[in-house]
Amino acid sequence: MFSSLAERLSKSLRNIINKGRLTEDNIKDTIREVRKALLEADVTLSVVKKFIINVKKKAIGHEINKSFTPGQEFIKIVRNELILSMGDQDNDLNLSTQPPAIILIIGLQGAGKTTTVAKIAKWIQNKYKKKILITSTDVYRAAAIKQLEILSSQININFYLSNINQKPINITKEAIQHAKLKFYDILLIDTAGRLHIDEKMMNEIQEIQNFSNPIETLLVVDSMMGQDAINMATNFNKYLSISGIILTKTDSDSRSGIALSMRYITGKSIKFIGTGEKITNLEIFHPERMADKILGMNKVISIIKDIEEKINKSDIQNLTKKLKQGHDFNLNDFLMQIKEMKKMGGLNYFIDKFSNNEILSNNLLGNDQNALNKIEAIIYSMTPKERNNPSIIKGSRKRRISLGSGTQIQDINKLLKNFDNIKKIMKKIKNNGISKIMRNIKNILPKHL
Ligand SMILES: Nc1nc2c(ncn2[C@@H]2O[C@H](COP(=O)(O)OP(=O)(O)OP(=O)(O)O)[C@@H](O)[C@H]2O)c(=O)[nH]1
Repeated sequence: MFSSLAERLSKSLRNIINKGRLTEDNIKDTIREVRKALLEADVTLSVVKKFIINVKKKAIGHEINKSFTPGQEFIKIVRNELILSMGDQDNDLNLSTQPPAIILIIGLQGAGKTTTVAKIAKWIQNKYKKKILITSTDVYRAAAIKQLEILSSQININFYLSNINQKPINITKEAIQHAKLKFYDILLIDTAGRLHIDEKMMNEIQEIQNFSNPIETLLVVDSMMGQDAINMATNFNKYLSISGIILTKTDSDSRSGIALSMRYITGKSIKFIGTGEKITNLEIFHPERMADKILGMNKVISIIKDIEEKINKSDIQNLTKKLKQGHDFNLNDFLMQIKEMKKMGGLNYFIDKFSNNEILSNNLLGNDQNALNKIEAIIYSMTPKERNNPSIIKGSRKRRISLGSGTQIQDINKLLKNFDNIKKIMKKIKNNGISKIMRNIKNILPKHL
């Protein structure tokens, strides 16, 4: 259904299911998967190499907790390493200074600076209820000042109007003066887009930074730039003291590896990510969430949420209880399961995710909603006796059931053939309990669930 790194790791470790420890030998293939996946996510090669060394150090000799599979243990190690590498805590803005706290926004042309200035202003206003002023020192792009003025008025934040005949440093001086006079808490300064190789422009921004002494100098980076962004950020950091990075356009198809490389190479924290064109599309950077995105686990998280929201827990608990008391799983129980599964959209979906697909490898009757309806209809056409013991269903009864349920005889055969497999899954649930299976999966999921 989806081939996430997490899934690939589990698969490549499936053959060592009963070994107690991770060893250099049994994780060889899995390490290769990690390397491949990180490179596919556009993580810089040197970063991949260092990352792999760290993961190996932590994995080799690692004892496998009895309630986890080696795949889950390994995913936990990789996930923790990703979080650690991208900063092990969430990043907020530093605003603790004598007002006005100045935030300088810099970056290449088109990176998303102007939009981001408005987004940050809105974010600060919502979170801290501060008095905020915005200004633009972009005198090179004709419409830049107007663009920010319009955005500011849309979000109800005061704008210090500059004009293209002024020097950027003079706009900065005047805006700071104005902010002091009018007791603003925060001054956000937008700057023109520039290339790090443009010495004149880099000197200009240096002068602005030296004069304004910002508490935050945030480099806005377009995440779609890929590897080039790392070079650019390193060079900007040589000219200026950068306090953090904002990755924009993370809603695009851009690969998430840039977040890992950026932090590894520049050593700077990613403070925010832009997740769309709207003013509200700005989020504090959560290393945990990005780690999940790189691992492809965000999909798993939504599956779990779905299950938790939609599944009727008391029915499942009743069934588990019944099974534990020695009750044999029958087609009536299966019918109840089908109803739950229908809410989640597809039987194989459930079986695939929660039984590791170890037992049931074939589709039952296809994996769509339709198949579930068919199974339901077949079971409804059976007598209570047949539901308790389907092995008594012979040729003539099959024909009657097929007529009654509007299905083909081969559908009934397939269902009966697979019933044994389903019973095996239920035995697994009986031994482990559905809650334990869920817990195992949850243990490798983030705390913010
Ligand atoms: N999808 C998406 N688009 C974004 C995001 N951030 C900015 N943009 C878009 O990127 C384009 C450029 O954004 P601007 O804010 O004008 O970029 P800039 O860095 O100020 O550009 P210059 O002033 O020319 O240097 C605009 O169309 C924005 O709407 C984001 O997080 N996601």
